[in-house]
Amino acid sequence: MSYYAPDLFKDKVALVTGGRSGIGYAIAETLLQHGAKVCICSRKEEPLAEAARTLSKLGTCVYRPCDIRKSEEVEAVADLIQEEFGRLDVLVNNAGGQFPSLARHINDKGWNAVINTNLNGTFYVSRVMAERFFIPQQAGNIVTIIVNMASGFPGMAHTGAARAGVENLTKSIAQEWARFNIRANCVAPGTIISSGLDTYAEPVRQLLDQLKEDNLMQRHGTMEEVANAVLFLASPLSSYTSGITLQVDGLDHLHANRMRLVNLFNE
Ligand SMILES: CCCCCCC/C=C/C(=O)SCCNC(=O)CCNC(=O)[C@H](O)C(C)(C)COP(=O)(O)OP(=O)(O)OC[C@H]1O[C@@H](n2cnc3c(N)ncnc32)[C@H](O)[C@@H]1OP(=O)(O)O
Ligand SMILES: NC(=O)C1=CN([C@@H]2O[C@H](COP(=O)(O)OP(=O)(O)OC[C@H]3O[C@@H](n4cnc5c(N)ncnc54)[C@H](OP(=O)(O)O)[C@@H]3O)[C@@H](O)[C@H]2O)C=CC1
Repeated sequence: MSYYAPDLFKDKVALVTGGRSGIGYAIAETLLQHGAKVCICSRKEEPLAEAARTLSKLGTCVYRPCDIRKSEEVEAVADLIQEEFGRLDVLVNNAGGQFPSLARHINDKGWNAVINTNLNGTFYVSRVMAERFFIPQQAGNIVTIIVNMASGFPGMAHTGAARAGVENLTKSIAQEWARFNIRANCVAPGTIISSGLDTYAEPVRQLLDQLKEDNLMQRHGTMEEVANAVLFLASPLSSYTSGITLQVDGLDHLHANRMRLVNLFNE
């Protein structure tokens, strides 16, 4: 059941990066359920194709494998969107990730992998889609998924740094591109039950249970709650809102036990 009008995105085209799994899949599903045509991209072709096949039961969904760290692959996604739809209305920068580690144990390669994915990749996709579609159309909407890193992110310093960069990038492009009728906003989820969390082993799994107990709403968030926030920011319901970050974290940005993160690897 949805509180939004079923035709909210009728005749609109959306790109969801990382749309093959977890939160990205839920966002793609929700956009389709509200009338959008959707393109999803991610690195792993087989699960990406499978996700697109399933999503196609809800409406038009196309896919193209793409590593967002490679701008030529991002251009190829834009080519597909041009061929299939001739326009793009909404970009959801959802692809991202990291690995838990104390900052001093992150080597150069690991640091660069996370910065390249979350900061550079997000920039490449935003720039390419703005140049190819939003600026010529004089209309566009960018929603970027970051993380709750308002007080730093001990245990994941690389992603905290990258996402803080993305949040600031969003404020800059929101101002530069307002004249083209482009809005840009972020959604900062707290801990969300998703396929992403399944990638974590102990001691992070135990930490996740503790974070749930610490949360003032006494629970983790759902993918649907993140998708609903994206829907709001991607739609005309938020037409006078740009350059903001919407926290979807059950208050974790105001109240979170940082000591648990600092002590994660029990030195
Ligand atoms: C601590 C708080 C917990 C609360 C968390 C709640 C909030 C956030 C939740 C989420 O975001 S859930 C979503 C999570 N999903 C993912 O993170 C999946 C995507 N992640 C990745 O794909 C990788 O982590 C990546 C590094 C971002 C991808 O880059 P790439 O495919 O290029 O990586 P690799 O070739 O695998 O690795 C490159 C390099 O990175 C270092 N490294 C990778 N994994 C680890 C690890 N587990 N531990 C330590 N170091 C790691 C390493 O240097 C790798 O190079 P090699 O050593 O393999 O040569
Ligand atoms: N779950 C949570 O608690 C939270 C998640 N987030 C963020 O939400 C987003 C989605 O996470 P979630 O659904 O939980 O986790 P998933 O691991 O399921 O999703 C990550 C997605 O990003 C894709 N991806 C990763 N790297 C790249 C890349 N270089 N190029 C293209 N696609 C890529 C993956 O596909 P493939 O492997 O095929 O490339 C996958 O579909 C991420 O940015 C995550 O950090 C933020 C806060 C909390």
